[in-house]
Amino acid sequence: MKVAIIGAGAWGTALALQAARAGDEAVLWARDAGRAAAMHAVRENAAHLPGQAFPPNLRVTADAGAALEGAALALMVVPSQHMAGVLAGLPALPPTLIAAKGVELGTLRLPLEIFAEMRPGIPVGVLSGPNFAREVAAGLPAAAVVASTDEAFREDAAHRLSTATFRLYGQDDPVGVEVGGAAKNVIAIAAGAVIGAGLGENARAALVTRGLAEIARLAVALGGRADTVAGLSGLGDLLLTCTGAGSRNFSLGLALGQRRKLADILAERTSVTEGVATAPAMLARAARAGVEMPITAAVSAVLAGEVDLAGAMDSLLARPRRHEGVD
Ligand SMILES: NC(=O)C1=CN([C@@H]2O[C@H](COP(=O)(O)OP(=O)(O)OC[C@H]3O[C@@H](n4cnc5c(N)ncnc54)[C@H](O)[C@@H]3O)[C@@H](O)[C@H]2O)C=CC1
Ligand SMILES: O=C(CO)COP(=O)(O)O
Repeated sequence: MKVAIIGAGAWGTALALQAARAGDEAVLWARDAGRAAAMHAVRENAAHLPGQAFPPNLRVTADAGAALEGAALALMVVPSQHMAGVLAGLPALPPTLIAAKGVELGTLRLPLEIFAEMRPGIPVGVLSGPNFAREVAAGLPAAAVVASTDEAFREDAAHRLSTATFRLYGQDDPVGVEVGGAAKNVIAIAAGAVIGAGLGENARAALVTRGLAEIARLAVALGGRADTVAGLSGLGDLLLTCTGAGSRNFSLGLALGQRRKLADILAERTSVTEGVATAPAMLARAARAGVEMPITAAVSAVLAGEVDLAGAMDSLLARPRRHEGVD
């Protein structure tokens, strides 16, 4: 079977390698023809995932029609701020799994909402979990969820992409999964900042746990479930991203905590740090739903330069104490 992977960043490339490892014909679409040709010829993605050789059943193309023709499954793996733009230029899509994690600025849509509005009627789901691209590409053990309200589709997709080392669990709460995946990037920036500023491991553990509570509040308000947030796509990904030095969101927070300027940190990066755009978008989405997200608000304010790190910490610590829980 043919699987088309839309977006040739680190994660799209890792998922293409995974689809190929699972025995499918993987076709990876990159928007830049020169880059696509180079990847196809050199047999690796030197820019985003160096050192991971492509097997013969992985092709790369910049021709979206050729990538999607005859594909039984598509994976959308472009950064969430660019998803609508890329989707607008694609031909007809087969059943699709979305693997981006974020909230779109301006419209405040989650990736699945963008897809459902632009491509109504196509079976769709979300693939999300604690997965650094490099480790999945290397075939190290990992797990994630495939979430969709379409049971037949999710089970088929999870079965198709699973191997002994990449375990995909079926899940029927795509809203909870998407909220967890997007929000953990914002909490990871805060966790990095706490460590970078030398505030200690106790502070990080407290922040991550309260972060989980605010993620659960939003998930439930948007129609998802709190138990989803306690699973792989919520707690699992939060753990990875708030502790793993390989996380771009954590490392951005770490640098902010060390008093580096946001513009300087971003200028050095060629890969996406989703939490930067997602923080204000998620905060606005939460406000619309009447949900309080104090850590997300603090991250947003720091990123916007409205408050410094010390001021943000002071405002979090000054919050009234109350009952533990998500309400
Ligand atoms: N890298 C990872 O370990 C994981 C990433 N993700 C998610 O996957 C999504 C993609 O991230 P990565 O593959 O890491 O990206 P990346 O940072 O490796 O590469 C960025 C990609 O975005 C593309 N891009 C940049 N500007 C664009 C534009 N204007 N229009 C269309 N495409 C554009 C680039 O060509 C490149 O393919 C993100 O939502 C990320 O949160 C999810 C799980 C793991
Ligand atoms: O989503 C990820 C891991 O699950 C990747 O995290 P970063 O974008 O912070 O590197």
